[in-house]
Amino acid sequence: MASQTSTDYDRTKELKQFDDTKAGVKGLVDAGILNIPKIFIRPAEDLAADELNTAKKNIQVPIIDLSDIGDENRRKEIVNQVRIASAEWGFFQVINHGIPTSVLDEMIQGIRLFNEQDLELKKELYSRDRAKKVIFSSNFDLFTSKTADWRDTLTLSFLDSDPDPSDMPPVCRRSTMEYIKHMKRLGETLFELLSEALGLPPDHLSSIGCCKGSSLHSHYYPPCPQPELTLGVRKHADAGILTLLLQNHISGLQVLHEGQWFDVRPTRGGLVINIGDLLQVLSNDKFKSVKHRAIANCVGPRITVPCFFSGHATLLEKPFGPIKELISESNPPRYKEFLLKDYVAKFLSSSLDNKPPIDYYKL
Ligand SMILES: O=C(O)CCC(=O)C(=O)O
Ligand SMILES: [Fe+2]
Repeated sequence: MASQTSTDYDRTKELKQFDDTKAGVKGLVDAGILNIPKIFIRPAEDLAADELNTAKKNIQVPIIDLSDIGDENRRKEIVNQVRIASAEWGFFQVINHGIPTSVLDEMIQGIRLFNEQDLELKKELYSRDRAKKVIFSSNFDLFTSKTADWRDTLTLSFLDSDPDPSDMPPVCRRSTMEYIKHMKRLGETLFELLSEALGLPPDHLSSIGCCKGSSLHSHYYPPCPQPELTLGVRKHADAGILTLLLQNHISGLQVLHEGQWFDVRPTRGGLVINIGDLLQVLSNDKFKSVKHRAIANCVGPRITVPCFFSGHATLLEKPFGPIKELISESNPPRYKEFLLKDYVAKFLSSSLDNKPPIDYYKL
């Protein structure tokens, strides 16, 4: 099945050749390419649209200081900031969240070492088999997307069971184990704050399984010789419940806010938090899941580590929809109920370019 976008170019063949190298985007850079392969080049109309929509540099997504969260008045203030940021931006950064900066730095360093180790060791993990707990790959939707993204990813999908350290690549084993411990703890705190921000008891979101189903995706964005022609990751909204993202010192993440792209510049020791599509559904659109992307850079590597919370496995078989306590005559449901397993199947069979799965359930 050839899917040619022009007569002189067999895209499927080029994608396969790239995938067969098992060396990812970094492999291209290491080979010294000066022109990026066509599979990464965005359509001319997308490039032209971007010219008209450059990110404003003077406004930032809200930065929320979590210090003294145990103090009653401070907590009210923090919950209010979380409510406003989740409703208006769908994104915020947290600082003083209790995770030592050394843990964040070591996580980034571990991912750098993983990507920069001997290629033969990385190749052993290169796979598109989603049933595996640990996989290294470039572009999870490589064969279904219109344009490939300029990044490679190490995915760990076993965070709910206590991960077996021996499953993890040795170069980032210790740092990742430590980081996961902290993600679970911070996830619980954030779900408490988000529950309170929705006017619910603090344990509401955790009690329905939101704090589970986590996975860690460590992205490595190599320096790109023609960054203006491609993206680190295309425009998308996160399909899960909540994302906690660590980024190194190199900017790239942009958020679409009021029709404009805004940079989410890294804050030393900070983490970026964003509402996913499923939390938008649970909140009946009170919280927004917002489109974002990462631009490519000529400097690098840019390294980021999103931890996605996607819900407990038991949720898969149960009806999923807006939280009943938030629904009233004046606030009717904006989504019909659906089975999370159908939603997940839709997500896995599509690409970031397609209609997002929540759009099928909008009323
Ligand atoms: O790396 C980034 O800055 C964004 C990553 C992202 O949006 C994602 O993996 O969903
Ligand atoms: Fe994302």
